[in-house]
This record gives sequence, C-alpha cells and structure tokens, in this order.
Amino acid sequence: MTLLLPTPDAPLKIGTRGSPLALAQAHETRDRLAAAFGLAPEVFEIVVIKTSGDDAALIAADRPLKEIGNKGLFTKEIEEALLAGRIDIAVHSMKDMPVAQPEGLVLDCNLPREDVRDGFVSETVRRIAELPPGAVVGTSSLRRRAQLLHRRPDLKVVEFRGNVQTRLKKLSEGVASCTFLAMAGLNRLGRSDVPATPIEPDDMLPAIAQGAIGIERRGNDARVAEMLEAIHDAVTGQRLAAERALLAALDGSCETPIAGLAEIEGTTLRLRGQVLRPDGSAAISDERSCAVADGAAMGREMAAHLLKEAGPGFFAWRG
Ligand SMILES: NCc1[nH]cc(CCC(=O)O)c1CC(=O)O
Repeated sequence: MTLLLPTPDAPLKIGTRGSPLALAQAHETRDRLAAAFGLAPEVFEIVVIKTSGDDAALIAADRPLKEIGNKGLFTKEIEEALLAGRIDIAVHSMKDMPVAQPEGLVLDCNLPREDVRDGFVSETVRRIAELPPGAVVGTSSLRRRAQLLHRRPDLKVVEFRGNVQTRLKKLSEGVASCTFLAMAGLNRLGRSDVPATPIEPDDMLPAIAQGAIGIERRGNDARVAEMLEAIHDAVTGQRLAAERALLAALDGSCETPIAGLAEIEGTTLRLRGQVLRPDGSAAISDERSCAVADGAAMGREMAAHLLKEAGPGFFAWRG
C-alpha cells in the first residue's frame, strides 16, 4: 500500500506551544518531514495550542512550578487536541515529557539531538568559579539549583522562570548575576548573541533528555507512524531509552533533582546518573557502560543503585 501523503487541501497538522523555542522545534519537524518526502512546506499546518503552562495568571512568575503542580502543565491541552484529531502530531522538548504517555498516544520519534550541555549565562563573569561569595543565581530548575548549591553553598538562588527572552531580560535588569539555559534552546533559537559558556557534563550533568525533540502521535495512526519513521534518529532514541528508564525507575515526576546522560560510541552505551538532595547538601553519582541494546535495563539497575545509596528521605526538603 502506498503512503497517503498530505496535500495543501488536506494538510498534516503539527501541534505545538506558541513559545519561540517551541515554534522553532515545530518548524524543524516540518522541514525534516518535507525534505524526507519531497513535499512543499504548505502541506504541513502548524497549529499553536495554548496550554495551562502558558497561562500567565495561573503561573505567577515567582511561584515555583512544583507548587502549582506541574504534571502535564505544558502538554495536557496538546495531547487532548491530538486524541481529538484536531492535530496529527505534537512536537515536544523531551526534557519536559513525563515518562509515560496517556492511553492512545505514542512518543517514539526523535529528531537528532542538539547540544546536551547547560550554558552558564552571565554578562559579568565567565564561569561559576568566578562568582563572588554570596552571588545571586537565577534558576527555577531543582536540578540546577541543587547542583550549584552542592558546589557553592554560599550562593543565593532566586526563582527565574519564563521563556528564554524573559530570563535574559531579568538578567540584564540585574535581578541575578547569572542564569543557566540549555545550549540546545539557544542554538535552536539562533541566539549566538547570548553570553553563554557551555558547561561540560562532568561539571554539571544535564537533565535527562536535554536537547532532544520528541514527536507524539496517536497509537492507531499507521500513516503518521510510517511518516515519522522516515525522520526518526535511532541513536537519539537509544540514548533516551536509557536515560528515561533511569528517570522512570527513580521518579517519573520532575519534582526531584535528577540528572542523567547517555552517550554512544560504537556499540557501547555509557550512562551517567546523579541524584541530589534538594538543598545541595548531598549528591550521589554513578556511571556504567553496556551494549547499546541493554541501555534501558542498565538505566533501571542504576536507579536501584542510586536509590539504595540515597536511602529513605533523601529527596525531602530540609528547612
Ligand atoms: N524546562 C524548559 C525547557 N525545556 C527545554 C528547554 C531547552 C531545550 C532542550 O533542552 O531541549 C528548556 C529551557 C532550558 O532549560 O533552558
């Protein structure tokens, strides 16, 4: 059976959030699909969907996301549109995706991964070590906060949220001396003007799935499944399988400071993982290697090891 390709009259609908980064990722997906099938961009329609996470009233800028309850905050409305058939695929940052999808939806297509590193962003200093004692750091990420405080307990961390543009504005207003942004986001936005220094994973292990884009579809949509197969990056998929297995076995939510990174060289997959106490007073790390196909199993084994080392109560907030 030949694949029924989209046409200008019956376009394939690509659902996305409306932030500049989300739109850049949706356009990259459209361009890759168009190139893979020799189609004009017009046969794809980008449908912007507002999510609860984009609701300024709900998301008061100084309220930690974990207090609002972030499960599916940025994905619920998009997944509803996908299930209802208002869109055909949804483009996501894999870093923001829960480890399991709602019944009827499948998340098994990945674009080639971007830079996985965090960027240290400051207009005054070039690296964390140069920050003066007691300097103010802006981040809303529990992981980055704990990793920083682990290294530099003297630093003061303030809540820093919003899209890349908002955070940079806060920085130039002097709300904090530095912030952290994923290099992937800056690269995808073409923001080489931003004063960001990449931090090597040995110094700050990135979030699980950082830099990766995932494309979600209805499980019963064979036509879309076949189209997505043409743009799926298998190596990115194998890396994410190991990282997300680690995350799933540790804690499926993003309310605990967890970092992880899988890399593949030849037939070997190397996985690094880290869990931290939220206040940065303790960190436990592990590193293992295995055959590429065994990444998910190794991720689960690493999770069991880290949890055993951590002991009960490790993730509890301490006053
Ligand atoms: N949680 C927000 C988010 N989700 C994905 C990215 C960046 C792009 C990526 O990691 O793929 C960001 C912003 C950031 O951490 O700087």
